[in-house]
Amino acid sequence: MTAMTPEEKFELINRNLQEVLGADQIKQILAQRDLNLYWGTAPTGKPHIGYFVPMTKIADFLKAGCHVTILFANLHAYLDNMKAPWDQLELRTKYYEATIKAMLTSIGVPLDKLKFVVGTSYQLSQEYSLDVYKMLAITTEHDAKKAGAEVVKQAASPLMSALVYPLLQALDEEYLKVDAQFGGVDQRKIFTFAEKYMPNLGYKKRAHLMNPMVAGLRGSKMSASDPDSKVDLLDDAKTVARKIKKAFCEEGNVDDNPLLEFLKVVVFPARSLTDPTYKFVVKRPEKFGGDIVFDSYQQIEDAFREKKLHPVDLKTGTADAINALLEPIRTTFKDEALIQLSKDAYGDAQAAAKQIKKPVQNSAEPDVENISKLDIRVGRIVDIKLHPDAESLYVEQIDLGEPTGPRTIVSGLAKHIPLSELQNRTVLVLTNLKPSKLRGIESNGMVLAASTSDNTTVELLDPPSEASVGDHVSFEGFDYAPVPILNPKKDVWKKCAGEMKVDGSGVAVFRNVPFVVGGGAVKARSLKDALIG
Ligand SMILES: N[C@@H](Cc1ccc(O)cc1)C(=O)O
Repeated sequence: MTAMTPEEKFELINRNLQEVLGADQIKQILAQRDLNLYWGTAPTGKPHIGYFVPMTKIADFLKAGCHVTILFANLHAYLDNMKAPWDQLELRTKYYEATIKAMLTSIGVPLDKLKFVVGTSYQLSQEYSLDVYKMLAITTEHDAKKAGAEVVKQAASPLMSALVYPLLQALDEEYLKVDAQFGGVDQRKIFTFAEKYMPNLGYKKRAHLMNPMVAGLRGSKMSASDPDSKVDLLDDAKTVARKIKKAFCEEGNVDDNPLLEFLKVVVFPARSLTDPTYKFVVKRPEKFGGDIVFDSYQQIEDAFREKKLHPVDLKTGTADAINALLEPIRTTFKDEALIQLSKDAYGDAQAAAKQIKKPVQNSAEPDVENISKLDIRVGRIVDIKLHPDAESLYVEQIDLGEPTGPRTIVSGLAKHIPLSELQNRTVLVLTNLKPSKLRGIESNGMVLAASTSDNTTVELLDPPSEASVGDHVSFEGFDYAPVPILNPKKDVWKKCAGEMKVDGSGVAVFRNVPFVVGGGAVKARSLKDALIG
């Protein structure tokens, strides 16, 4: 094999990434030597197939000559609201190590080229601890909170551990002696935090590489509470096929298609690294025209856009490709010792962790006004359908700007507003209601609407045009301090809604204080003096 030029290396390092900070810095290093970088993962919940995205990039990095370290950030798993309890850290770390290695092997990555490091092996040293204190001495609470906002679970009044988490992640760059850190785009705020603060400690500013977050199969986020939205690494072939069958996959739509995305960022790059002649095959009986073969991802995308490849066929091919990736992992996990490890690390541990978490969360819910606890955000309805089992309900996919993708939300609007009026509409969503099932479909929030007291006319509340997706509503004179999930027993939403209305000029208010987002007021289209709910 001929050696790659620095430019070719950069191109491979960069492909399929969503964003790179410090590209010039990387290019300069590549002109002289190979790049050192690391990817960290906190051993919390069980890894799912979304993890193939960073794994595929790790394969690219190695191919480009990079020295890659994988960090099992066990201390971070604990600092993040004790997602892994202290006495489970070791087991979870072992479980992660086994799964991550199985995934890498499955896509043909040679493990002996990688360096594996466990966080606490150096993060408890005197030197590191002293650096943590130095970091604490120069970091503002504001910056620490902001840095962790998308990664670490933060209550209204965040735990100290949640604030320290990003500081340690920044320091890891120095202690792992890297030029760059790689992670999902959800890590972006921690990365920019590191770029800002590391030089203040006298350390180098590192480059940062970010992969896109893959959407869940329903075009919504990969959520642990909706098992069908994600494929588990140990799902059997039939389950994979069933989940893929249900995936969001609209004929001709190549912009919003979780299956194409997975083929693009995982299947093709991973397969073709080890097998340059890899082809994507859609098995079809002779009477429907026989197998279809694609040499590149682009061919699949083009065929799908031109409606020459039908969703049913794309699903069959993708399910087969995913099963091929998972088969070696299933085989590895038939091992008795690994089955036991999985039970020990996640069996009773999850129940135990919940018990530990409870008091922490309660004490983190301070005595603030109910209105401050609400998290109302601007969202856009990217997909909407009638509920299959209820004629008064719609099932929407609402983009709230979350890195995990759109959320599924069920609303009782079908008798009031035609579906066509809602597609692509920007709306306000109460995002921190406890998820609940409505006729079998889990709803992860509530779209806010105004109505006349007899409920004959219902209109959505409209955010002002200045507001963007993801922005939150605030109320002057009240803090914005949302709790992660509103306590259903306390009826927080109902109590607030009782004091909300659309006033005589059509503006949504809470006790006469307008709802403000993006610098403008929230309004109903035509209703005045109406209720909000
Ligand atoms: N923040 C990463 C884990 C991580 C922890 C420490 C690091 O140094 C790097 C990465 C995650 O969300 O999983």
